[in-house]
Amino acid sequence: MPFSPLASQHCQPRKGADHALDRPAIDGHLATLPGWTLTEDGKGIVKDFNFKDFHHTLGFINAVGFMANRQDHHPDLEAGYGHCQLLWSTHDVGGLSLNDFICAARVEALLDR
Ligand SMILES: C[C@H](O)[C@H](O)[C@H]1CNC2=NC(N)=NC(=O)C2=N1
Repeated sequence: MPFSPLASQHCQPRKGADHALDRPAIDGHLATLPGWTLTEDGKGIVKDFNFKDFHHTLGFINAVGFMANRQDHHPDLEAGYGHCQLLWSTHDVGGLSLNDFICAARVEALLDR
């Protein structure tokens, strides 16, 4: 599946409420990211990923971590033996910024084949 053009963008320092995306922008970006949903409080986006065992789960987490450090934008992670939930939210903005969607798209690109 071709991935979102967001995946070729780079995170920028985004601080302050001016960088918070409004609902139409959020919905527009979500439409390009299969499986990603808005959190109940509307301040984050989440997706669950399943893997066949711990090694594959940890490999995914390491790949996401490498990308996140390169982008200087970091997810919340919850993981178990064969699954990992990622949550993107921009703390410096108090909600969703473009950085969250860039990183979600970059995660999809990691898994693309
Ligand atoms: C100084 C540094 O760029 C900031 O603290 C970055 C680091 N990673 C971050 N990650 C996330 N998810 N939100 C942020 O606001 C954020 N800020």
